[in-house]
Amino acid sequence: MNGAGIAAEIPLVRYIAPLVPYKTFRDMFNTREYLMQYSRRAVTNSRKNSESAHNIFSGLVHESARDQSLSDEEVAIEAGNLIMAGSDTTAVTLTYLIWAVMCRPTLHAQLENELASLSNNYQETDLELLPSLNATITETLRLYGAAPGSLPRSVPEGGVKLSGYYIPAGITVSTQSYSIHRNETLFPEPENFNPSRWIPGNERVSDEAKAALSPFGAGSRICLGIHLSWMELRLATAEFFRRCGNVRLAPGSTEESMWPEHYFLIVPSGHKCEVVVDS
Ligand code: HEM
Repeated sequence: MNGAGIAAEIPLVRYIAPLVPYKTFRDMFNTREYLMQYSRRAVTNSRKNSESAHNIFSGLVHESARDQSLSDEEVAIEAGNLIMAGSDTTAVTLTYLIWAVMCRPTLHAQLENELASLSNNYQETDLELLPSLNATITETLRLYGAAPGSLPRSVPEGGVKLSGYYIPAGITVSTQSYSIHRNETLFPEPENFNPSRWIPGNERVSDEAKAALSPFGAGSRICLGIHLSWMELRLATAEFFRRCGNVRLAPGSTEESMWPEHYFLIVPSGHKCEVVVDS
C-alpha cells in the first residue's frame, strides 16, 4: 500500500506525516500536492489552448475566467478531481477487464461472439441489452473497481444506531467495497472472477448481494460519473473485443503483475497490462 492508500484508510497519518523528519516519508504522504502541481499545469495548458479544446475542463476554465466565480486554485482542485475521478478510474477498470477476459478463453470467445452480433452502427442502447458484456463489466467492478477503499461519512446531528450500536454525531464512519465485494455469504467463491453470476436469471446473486455491490460508492455522494462511466466501459469493451481479435496477453501480464496496489485508486503492481498483436 502506498502513502495515499494508507492515508485514505487511516486519515490521522496525514497530520502526523509532516512532523516526521524524513523527506522520503513526508513525500509518501504528500501526494495531494503532487496532484495539485499536475492540475495547475493542466489549467495553464488549457488556458493556452482554450480556442481549440472543447471538453468539460476547458469549459470550466473558460467560465471561471469569464465570471471570476472560481479562483485559480479552485479550478486547479476541480482539475485534480477530474483527472483522478474522471479518467484514471475508468482506465484502471478497463485495464483489469481486458486482462480478466483475456486469461479466460471461454469467456473471451463468448464475449467476442456476442459483440459480433451487433450491427456496424450499433448504439449505447444496443450495448445495454448484451448479457455477457454487462455481466463482465459488473464482475470487473466487483473485484477490480478502481476505488475499493475507505469512503468516510460524518454521523449527522442526533447520532445514529447501526447494527445495534449507537454512534454519536460528528464521528466519522467508513466502509469500503473491497471487503463487501469479497463477502462469501453475498458472493459465493468470492475470489473467483465469474461474470455468469450476473447473467439475468442466475440465482447465484441475491437481491441483498445486488444491493451491496457498490463500486461507485453509495448514498448522496455516490459517484457523479456513474452513468458516463458505464457508457465508456461498454463502448470501450465492445470496440476492443470487436476490433482486436488478433490480440493476446503478453507473457509478462501475470496474476503477479496485475496484483492490485492501493493508492486510494488501485493500480496493477506492474503498472500496465501488456498485450501482443499477432500479425
Ligand atoms: C469505473 C469508473 C469509476 C469508478 C469505479 C468510480 C468510483 C467512485 C467512487 C467509489 C466514488 C466515491 C463515492 C462515495 O463516496 O460514495 C466516486 C466519486 C466521484 N466520482 Fe467516480 N468513479 C468512476 C468514474 C467516474 C467518472 C468517469 C467521473 C467523471 C467524469 C467521476 C466523477 C466522480 C466525482 C465528481 C465524484 C465525487 C462525488 C461527490 O463527492 O459528490 N467518476 N467515484
